[in-house]
Amino acid sequence: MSDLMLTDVSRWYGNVVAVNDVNMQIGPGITGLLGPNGAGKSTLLSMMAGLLPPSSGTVTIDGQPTRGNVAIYRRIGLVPVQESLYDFLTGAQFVRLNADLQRVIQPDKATERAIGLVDMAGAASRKISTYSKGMKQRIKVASALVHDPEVLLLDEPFNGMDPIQRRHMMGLLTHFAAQGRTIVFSSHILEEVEQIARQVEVVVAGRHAASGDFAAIRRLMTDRPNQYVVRSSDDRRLATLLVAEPSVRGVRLRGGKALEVEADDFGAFTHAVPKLAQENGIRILELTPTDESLESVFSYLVNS
Ligand SMILES: Nc1ncnc2c1ncn2[C@@H]1O[C@H](COP(=O)(O)OP(=O)(O)OP(=O)(O)O)[C@@H](O)[C@H]1O
Repeated sequence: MSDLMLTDVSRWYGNVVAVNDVNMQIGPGITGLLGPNGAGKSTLLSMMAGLLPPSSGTVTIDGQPTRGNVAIYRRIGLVPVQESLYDFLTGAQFVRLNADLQRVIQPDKATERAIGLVDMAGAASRKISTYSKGMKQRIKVASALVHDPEVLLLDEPFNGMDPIQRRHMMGLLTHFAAQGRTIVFSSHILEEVEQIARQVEVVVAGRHAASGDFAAIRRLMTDRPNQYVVRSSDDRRLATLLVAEPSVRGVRLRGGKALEVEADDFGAFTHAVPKLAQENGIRILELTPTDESLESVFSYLVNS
């Protein structure tokens, strides 16, 4: 059981602040590090792994700094985002390489075990250049697991995977978490995080924007005001009806062709619109949220 702790951690590159005064405590189970591109997720993972020194603050595992600490490196496995592997090696050679680097006592046995864990025994003697994206990700995970680390850090592990590969990887991570390991993975896709993470840490523009279980993060999102475009057979009448709805904050006619509606209770609003329309003989032609993108969710979380 390992606790990963970030205390007042910042990292800058020249005058780019990649990570800005982040405090986080991460325990066993799966934690999703969620944020848009460039938010600082890779930088955070590199600092957690002890590969990159923080410009200020400390990263510890069970109270011991991760940076420059060989004993701690043995307890961490990192799956980097980079696609480029040693394509000329077989899967088994690639995993074995890390077993040797980590000075694993029985490297052959450990290599075989790690390859078995990710279900790659059948392809282990093939060159990595012949692997699919999903297989490459799995062999990277095997390499990161070869020294049996308690902490597994994965940078965008689902990138480019098809739904079957993704499900397989999610199953693996869930399995590792059930063994008591501390798993942290980064993603910019909310649904990925929702499916397997027990805990979610949201990072935006280098700042720690929100933290909690998925339900808490989701509540933050759905309780915020949402914008919608509504088109109907009678926009003017629908506007009058909507204004009286408790969930609706404001209605505007957009160029006489559609309504722009701001509502602050997603569930109530999306129930009210079809009900009102039906009761008043109005046909709804379109109901589209305009600000559903992750970025708008993040900017809301950060600014609130
Ligand atoms: N070596 C570097 N030199 C200069 N700037 C860097 C370096 N590495 C990262 N950055 C900058 O730091 C910020 C955070 O980058 P980081 O890669 O950690 O974000 P990320 O959330 O992992 O994004 P992505 O998903 O796009 O990789 C970005 O503005 C990035 O341009």
